Amino acid sequence: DGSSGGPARNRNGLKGTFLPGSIRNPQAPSRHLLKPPGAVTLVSLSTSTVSDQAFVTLATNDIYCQGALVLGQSLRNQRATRRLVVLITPQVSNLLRVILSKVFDEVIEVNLIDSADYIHLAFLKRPELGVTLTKLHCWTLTHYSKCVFLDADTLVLSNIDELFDRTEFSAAPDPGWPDCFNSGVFVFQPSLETHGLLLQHATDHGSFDGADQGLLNSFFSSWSTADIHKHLPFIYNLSSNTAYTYSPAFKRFGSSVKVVHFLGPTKPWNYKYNPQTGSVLEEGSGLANQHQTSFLNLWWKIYQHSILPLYESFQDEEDHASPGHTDHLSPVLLELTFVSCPMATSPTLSPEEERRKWEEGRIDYMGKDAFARIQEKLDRFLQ
Ligand SMILES: O=c1ccn([C@@H]2O[C@H](COP(=O)(O)OP(=O)(O)O[C@H]3O[C@H](CO)[C@@H](O)[C@H](O)[C@H]3O)[C@@H](O)[C@H]2O)c(=O)[nH]1
Ligand SMILES: [Mn+2]
Repeated sequence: DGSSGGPARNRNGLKGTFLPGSIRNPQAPSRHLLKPPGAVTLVSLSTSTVSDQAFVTLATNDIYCQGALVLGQSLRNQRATRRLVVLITPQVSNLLRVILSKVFDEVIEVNLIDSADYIHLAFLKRPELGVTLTKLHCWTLTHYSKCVFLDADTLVLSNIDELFDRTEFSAAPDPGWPDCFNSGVFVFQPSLETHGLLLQHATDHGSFDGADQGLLNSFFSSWSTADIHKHLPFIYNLSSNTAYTYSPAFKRFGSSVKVVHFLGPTKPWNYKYNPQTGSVLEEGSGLANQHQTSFLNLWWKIYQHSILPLYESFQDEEDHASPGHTDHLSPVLLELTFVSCPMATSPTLSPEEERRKWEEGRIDYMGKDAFARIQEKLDRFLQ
């Protein structure tokens, strides 16, 4: 239990900001276990899991939550035997917290603003590293002995439990600069000491790419030379859009790919998808190659068959709930659900403009984004 001397256990599954008292005293108990609004009581979804190891992802907004949901579901489909954890920030809506809790064992809110002083300081000095510092929060999950981090824009195609045989810090080469690792998939060992050192590094040196990958590469700088076991094979982090740059290799090894990573500016949820054909639409999206297309189609298949129904069943529950029961869930949150649906796009705005508008919270609640309109489109989509 939480009194066993270690850092706070995240018993209620939420607000697990495992804050140390200071860097020098990393074993201090948590001083921050408030239940946030909309906290979800979680049930453990897995029975035969190794409970002290976890797959971890991160979603700082409702859009990236769509990716996290598909990733979590893909891990379940491949019978992952470790716990599934998603780190979220306060921006994530109550609705998405509930939906996430249907796929993940733990939904843990982390908040830079009211974090321990040294995090706060690093944040203030380097505000541009916001999302980066949030990713580093995964080292605070000290109720796990070892974890595998996966970006929310990754998709697991076969069981990857063997990654837990690796040690910190293991990652696959970055396709753009193979002497650097890509920070979308990595094996790490939670430790408040390491976390503190990483933040210190961020404060002192920043990041050469302004984000976590640059920071982690300069922190774990011996990765490319010290120990070949820490080089994960490329099949654990295949960037979907570079599969074709060395197509003979893809022909030879592509079928053994285990994790696809949709890195870059265009994510699967930015594409339009036709559920009748089971294929993303190519118009204007600049699709590069057929491998990429088939990975995108796999992503959407999971989204359509396993994630959308979670929203529907949630709405059914809402319909039967007694009045007042769902006070904390405004209709706005229901609308937000469908932001990444292919049909919720405006005829006048480009997908990029549309997305930016949503992400900035500029939502046309009374007009084209009204829930009734989206529901109408959804009905057509599901007919
Ligand atoms: O607004 C955001 C942005 C990112 N993330 C999370 O951070 C991850 C990294 O961002 P992503 O958009 O996936 O970046 P990539 O396109 O993959 O670009 C590369 O560069 C990033 C910054 O260095 C690294 O984090 C990635 O691992 C690396 O592949 C995402 O998957 C999410 O888990 C959010 O939750 N919200
Ligand atoms: Mn990514």
